Parts: sequence; C-alpha cells; structure tokens
Amino acid sequence: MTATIDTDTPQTTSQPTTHAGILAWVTEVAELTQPDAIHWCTGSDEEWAELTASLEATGTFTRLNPDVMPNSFHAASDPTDVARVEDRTYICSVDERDSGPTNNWMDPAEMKDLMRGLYAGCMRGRTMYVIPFVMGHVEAEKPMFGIEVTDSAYVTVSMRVMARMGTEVLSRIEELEAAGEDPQWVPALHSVGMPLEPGQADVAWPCNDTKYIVQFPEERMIWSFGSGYGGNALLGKKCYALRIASVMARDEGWLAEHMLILKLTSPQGVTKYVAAAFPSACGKTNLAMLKPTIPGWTVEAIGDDIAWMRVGEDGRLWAVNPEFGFFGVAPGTNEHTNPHAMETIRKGNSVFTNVALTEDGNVWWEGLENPPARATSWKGEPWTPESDELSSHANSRYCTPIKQCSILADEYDDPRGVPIDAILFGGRRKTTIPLVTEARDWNHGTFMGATLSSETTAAAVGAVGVVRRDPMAMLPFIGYNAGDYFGHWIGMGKDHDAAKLPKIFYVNWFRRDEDGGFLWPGFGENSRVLKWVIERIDGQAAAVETPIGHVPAPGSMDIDGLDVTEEQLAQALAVDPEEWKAEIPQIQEWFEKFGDDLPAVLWSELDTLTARLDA
Ligand SMILES: Nc1nc2c(ncn2[C@@H]2O[C@H](COP(=O)(O)OP(=O)(O)OP(=O)(O)O)[C@@H](O)[C@H]2O)c(=O)[nH]1
Ligand SMILES: O=C([O-])CC(=O)C(=O)O
Ligand SMILES: [Mn+2]
Repeated sequence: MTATIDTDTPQTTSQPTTHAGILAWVTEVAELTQPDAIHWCTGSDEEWAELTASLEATGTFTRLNPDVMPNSFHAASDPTDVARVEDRTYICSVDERDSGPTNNWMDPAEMKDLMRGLYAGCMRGRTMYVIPFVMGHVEAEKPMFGIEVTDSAYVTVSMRVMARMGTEVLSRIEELEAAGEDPQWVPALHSVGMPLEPGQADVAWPCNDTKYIVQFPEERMIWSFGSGYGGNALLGKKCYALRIASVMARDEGWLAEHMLILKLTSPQGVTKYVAAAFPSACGKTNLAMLKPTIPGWTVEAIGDDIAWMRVGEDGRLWAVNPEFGFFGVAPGTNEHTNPHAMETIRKGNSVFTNVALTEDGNVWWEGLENPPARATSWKGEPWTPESDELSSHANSRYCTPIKQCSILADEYDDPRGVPIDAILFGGRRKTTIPLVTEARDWNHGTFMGATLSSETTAAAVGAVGVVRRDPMAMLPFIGYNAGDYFGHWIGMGKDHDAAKLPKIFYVNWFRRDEDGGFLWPGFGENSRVLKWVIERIDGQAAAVETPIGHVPAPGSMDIDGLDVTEEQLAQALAVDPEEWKAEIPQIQEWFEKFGDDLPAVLWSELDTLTARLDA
C-alpha cells in the first residue's frame, strides 16, 4: 500500500478524502517536510500488520511470543528519549500573559519560524502517516477531531491503540461537512526529526537531541519535533486532550482534567462515580482498576488518565474518558498491585516500551512476579536478577486497548459519560498530608487542588523525588495561565449549583513512617478510603473537623481485616499543625507567582487555613 519511491513527488496511498481543508494542510506539511511517501491511515487490521512488520524490519519492534503475549511487541527507545520533556514544552499564546507563570512561552510567529527551519526536509527518506482521529466518541454532540501527521510508524501504531482513528473518523468529518456543519479538527504535526539521506540506514529509535513540544492555543494547533516518546508524540493525549482541550474548556465552560474515572458499587447495589487527579506516575491507573479488599464492593474502570467534564442539564458534572487505550507505567504493576491491568495486558495487542525482554519472548519489569534468570535490559544489555542496573526504565510503559479490560464499565461507551459524585486530588507526599481529608465546600476543594503538591517522578525528564506544587495534577498540562485556570475552577462553583457538583477530597497513599515505610498499604486497600468517601457523601460516616478539613473520626473507616495497627492508621490520618504551619509560607510563595491573576478567593482560603492553624 505504501510505496517508497525516490522522486520529488511523494507517492500517496489513494486519496481518501474530499475534505479541502485537510487535503490542503496535509499537502502544505508534505511540501515542508518532503517525505518519500504519504500513507493515509485506515485503522484496519491489515494496516496494523503491515506497520508492525515494518517496525520489526527496522529493529524498532521485537515480536513477543504469541503464546504468552499475542500480537504484541517490545520496543526500546533511544536512552535519551524516555519521558515527557517539560522544559521543551511551550504554550505559544499570542499574548505572553496568557501562557502564565507555569508554562514556557515564545512568540508564536518566532516559534513557527524556528520550527519551520527544523521541519524543512525533516521527513526525507521516510513515510508520512496521516492519522485522522477523534478524542472521545465520533457520535459525541460535538466530536473532537484531530489529524496527526507523523513520520513515525511507532507513533501510528500506538495512536491506533490510544484513540479512535482511521477511515471511520474521516468519513464522519466528511458526513458532517456534507450536512452543512463545520466540524473542527486540530492539526497535530509530529516528526522524530531524523531525515534519511539516500542510502542511509535507519536506526531502531530515530529522534533528535533538539526537541520542541508546542501548543498554539488560539489556533488549536500542535507542533511536536524530535521525540518519539508517548506524551511528546501521541499528540491526541497530553497535547490535545489536556493542553488544547483545557483552553477550549475555559472558553466553553467545561473542564479538561488529568483524572481517572471509576464506577464504585456498594454491596447494596448503590452506584457512585469518582474522578481522581494524581500527578504522573502517582496511582491513577492503579486506582482506576482497583480490586477492592472489602467484601461486596466492586470497582469498574472508565478511564485512567484524562477526564472531560461538563455540567449537564441536571446540574451534575458529567465525565467522559476521551481515550481508547491505557498508556500505563509498567514497573510496580503485578498480580497484587493491579491484577486487572495484568489481565488486560495478557490479552495482547500491546506495545511495551523500555521494559526487559526475556529469552522466551516475554516482557518483564521491576515489581513483576517471577524474575527471569536472564533477560535483555531496556538498554539492550544482558541482565540477570543480580545486575546492579534496572532491567526496565522507571518510566517504561505498556500501551494496551481499553476494550480488553474485563472490568471496563458499560458507561465507557456512552458519549454522555457519567455523573461524578466525588473528585479526589492526591499527591505523593512522605509527610504532612493525611490519608484522606474532605473539603468543606467547592472553593475549599479548589484550594486543595490549587495547592496540591507531589514528589516528581520518572514520567518527566529531570530530578525525581523533589516536592513541587502540581495544581490539580495539571502543572505540565494547563494550556493557559494557571491563575485563570484556578479562576475557571472557582467559576464552575459560582456559575452552577455547587450542591450538585461533586464533593472534593484530598488523599495521600504515600505517607511514610520514621523508618521510611509506607503507613498505608495502598492499592486494593484504597477501597476503604473510597468507601469512607461515599459514606461521607451519603451522610453516613463520621468525621472530625480539623484546620485543613474533615478527616475520618476514629472508628469511621472500615478497617476490618486490614493488616495495619491502630497506631499506623492514626499516623496516616494525623493532622500535625506544625507540619502544616511549615506549608503556609510555601503556599504563599506559590500563590505570589500568579500576582493579580490569582483569584482572591484562594487568598481568603489561605487566610482561613492560617487562622485555623493558629487558633
Ligand atoms: N505505595 C503505593 N504506591 C502506589 C499506589 N498506587 C500506585 N502506586 C505506585 O505509583 C506508580 C505509578 O502509578 P500509576 O497508577 O501507573 O500512575 P498514573 O497516575 O496512572 O500515571 P501517568 O500514566 O503517568 O499519568 C507505581 O510505581 C505504583 O506502584 C498505592 O496505593 N500505594
Ligand atoms: O504523557 C505520558 O507520556 C504519560 C502520562 O500519562 C503522564 O506523563 O502523565
Ligand atoms: Mn498522565
């Protein structure tokens, strides 16, 4: 289907669209980037077979043993291209003020000049793939279309797992056009930035030391260069569904958030929906697929990374997961921590990046059961359990179709989504933050989100374990001025009946004792916290009022059969006024960054907290 020929005009698979705007843009990109061939993606199984075979041929993919991981592949990245690059990520708004103090900014015209220089001829010797995709449902009231153009077959294969894509999407765009509507689509340009000269052999993981991940918020446009890593290159995910969508959400009165969505059913058959924002590699996937340890409770997954939430006619906040797959952290995933993820993965049709490859054609990573006697590490070196180095990168990932998840809730397929009862904010903090705290009201909950702090993880390039403010777990993903973003959150409570909006809670699974051990066992045991949250909403569980909000009253949390001492639980739940007083100047410094753009309500919340701690 895709032919590679050496002429000035790229060979194109049969022209699949009559859409003038899309054709014009694809032509413009091809003229700039000079690919050898253009491939319009259909999303078919044949195309998957063709692309994965070509990735095997270039050494990017190793096919796994079909008896253990059917139709699945191992990939190892260049060792320098393993995570999101936050210092190379830009919000190029027309006005610098609109990108705010938490984003990198460059004048859009200047950035385009610079990047056109990088893109010029950058696809020489390669095929340019055109991926029509939709984030969310094609049948949504206003479908959120995108066209990603990329010179990476790895990205194309991964996009097929992570988003609804292909002919079906293009047909829907054309159909809406024909009906006289004006379907919007986000142009998303990606290149690994490594052209091939005639005769030059390719490498398994092409990329470029120069990287730019750029959002043009007013134009709703994305330009990415130099990286093949998920969050930098699968442009439907962080770039569109969070950065660009957060701008759309601000303008249109909804929320685009870094949140999981789960459905919780009690032994009495009462159903609740919970959304939770934790920073990257801080437990969203694990909570979304939780296997409760308390009898009679069930969790079904709806999403593990992104939630788009709109207030419905009933005044409630309705959430959809715009994605189609899981791009999950591999290390630490096992039969105990996340049995449902393991079951999902074992069905195959997956891409594993930067994990170890075993001699029998399987994958392995730190934390998984049954370490192999010998394996090849993610760096391509021989590895044994005695090796000093890790077998897998700390941010190694599996990319797996969501439909394979046996606990996927039926509501996942409903374009209206689900009405959210509770929002959890959470981070990775060794001290200070209790296991669970309930906000007094929407504004207090927004304050909790706006001051959320967490230790940095391997999901982004840079130091790991450094505490930083990560508001609503969205620090790297807010596509505009974070001060305005806080204002938008406050506004949601003002413009709507706050009583019908979700109740907000702050959780911390990561608090430690003096010896550095976790005070709370986490994973399936987090169902006990979810139960308390639901019982608070229903007015059943008791709480104690503290300066920072309501925490579980002694005896109010179900700890039946839990292997935790009273002392440990008390420590996990403790509110230490001295620790909190030490937070105040840090929060103050954080808020000062935003100057006059910080909503006054948040300053009042800080004053209230300070006064309560002093009382
Ligand atoms: N101690 C403890 N660790 C947890 C818990 N839940 C998750 N983790 C650890 O958190 C890390 C990654 O969590 P994920 O669920 O994959 O993270 P995520 O929030 O989905 O991350 P992104 O995909 O990067 O947005 C792994 O190292 C897990 O072992 C928990 O309840 N307790
Ligand atoms: O973006 C990625 O590559 C993975 C992810 O979910 C995150 O970092 O939050
Ligand atoms: Mn994420």
